[in-house]
Amino acid sequence: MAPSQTLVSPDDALALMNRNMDVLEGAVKEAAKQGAHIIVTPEDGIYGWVFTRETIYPYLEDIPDPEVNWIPCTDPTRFGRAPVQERLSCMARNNSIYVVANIGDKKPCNSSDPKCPSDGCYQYNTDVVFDSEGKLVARYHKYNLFMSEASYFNYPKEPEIITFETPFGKFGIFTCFDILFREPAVVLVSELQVDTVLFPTAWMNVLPFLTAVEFHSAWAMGMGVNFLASNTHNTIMSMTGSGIYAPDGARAYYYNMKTEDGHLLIAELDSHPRLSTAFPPAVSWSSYASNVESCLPDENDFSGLIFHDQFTFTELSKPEGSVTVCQKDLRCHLSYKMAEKRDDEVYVLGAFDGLHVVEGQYYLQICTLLKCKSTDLSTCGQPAETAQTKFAKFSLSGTFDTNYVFPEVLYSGVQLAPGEFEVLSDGRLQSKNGTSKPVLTVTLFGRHYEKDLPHPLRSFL
Ligand SMILES: NC(=O)CCCC[C@@H]1SC[C@@H]2NC(=O)N[C@@H]21
Repeated sequence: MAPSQTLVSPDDALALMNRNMDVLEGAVKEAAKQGAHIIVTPEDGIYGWVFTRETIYPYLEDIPDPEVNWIPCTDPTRFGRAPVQERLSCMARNNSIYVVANIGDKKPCNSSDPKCPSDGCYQYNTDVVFDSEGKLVARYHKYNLFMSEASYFNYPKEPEIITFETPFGKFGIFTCFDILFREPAVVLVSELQVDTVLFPTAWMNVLPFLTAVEFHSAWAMGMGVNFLASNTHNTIMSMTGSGIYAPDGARAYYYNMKTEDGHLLIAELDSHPRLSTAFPPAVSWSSYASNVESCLPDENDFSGLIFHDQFTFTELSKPEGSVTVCQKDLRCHLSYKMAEKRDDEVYVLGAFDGLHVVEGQYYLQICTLLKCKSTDLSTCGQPAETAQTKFAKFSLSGTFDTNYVFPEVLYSGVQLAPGEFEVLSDGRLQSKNGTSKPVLTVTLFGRHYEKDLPHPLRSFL
């Protein structure tokens, strides 16, 4: 992988992409050898990042609509020069495995189209899927571009809701920053009822709520869907964290900020998770918290910033008990018991109800049990990666006025807690038998899509 702000020839661009595809091909062969049906590779994994509209151009290919029934491996020149699609298609066909990859699409246009960019071409961040015979079966243009990406890729005119059927379930696909927004992510699951989401990503981790493994596993659980998240691994950019997630928790995940090693994850999932006996029941997110006592103004409450959002906090000053904290319409309730109350660690219960406005605008309702960075309360909300306090019990709930709440449990060292917690139908997120490791955060991350600004105004500031 190499960044590119200088203009290179199409041959040099292809040489770089071939080096990246050499790595991906190794993973494809190994996955197929181990019996996998489908493999997802990361966003930016082939062409890289940091471009201008001009410098990305040599990396782009015209990717046709999959309805043309095309196997690039056997008919490589049918739609012009397409060496990247040809190689991906052959990887799929030669190894009898579905291959999901992120590449760049170009669509020439002219002045008959009033929206045609001045350089005469639409350029899209695009996911493609080749089936086990190498046929192009899905093409998805990323709808929610992240920050500077919008300077070299175009927004598609409408959100594309892309699904395809396989012998092992119905699939949907979207890319990275899309996960924060309603379209196409929520539509694919709630309306199109896909079984499994494919998710190429280049995700920079942000503690305490937006590390990749934490947020992606929580989204899978909150939405009740299988989720295959393939992240770019680049520790300098805080990118690490891929996972294979089922609605009841992670089946496999990888988080490694220590070395630059990539890692192939393999796991078995239910093809139709909604039909499984393990499928979690529907949740009425505000049921429990609506029936606990309301908030009174509390002189012990204080404010603090988490990722630029102003939370209201209250300290967990006793080894066990029940606490409530409120902000605007959101009331958060926690009942807890620490395994041991330590003098050198402080935990708080926090609430946030408002519009997040940094690196995109999205409306949030969040209840969180959180370890502060130090015992100084002014550090509460700053990223903390380690903790020492285990909890014998936690039960967190809130008066959310959205159905889209994603339950996160993150242990010391940015580790997940599969099988150790559950969400009850009344909206309580609770430990089953206490925590096996010290706790960084337990969070109910709610998204209020109806209050969002229209696309694409919300995507950058
Ligand atoms: N390539 C992308 O679309 C990456 C976007 C995900 C980044 C997540 S969402 C907001 C947080 N800000 C970050 O820097 N990382 C988080």
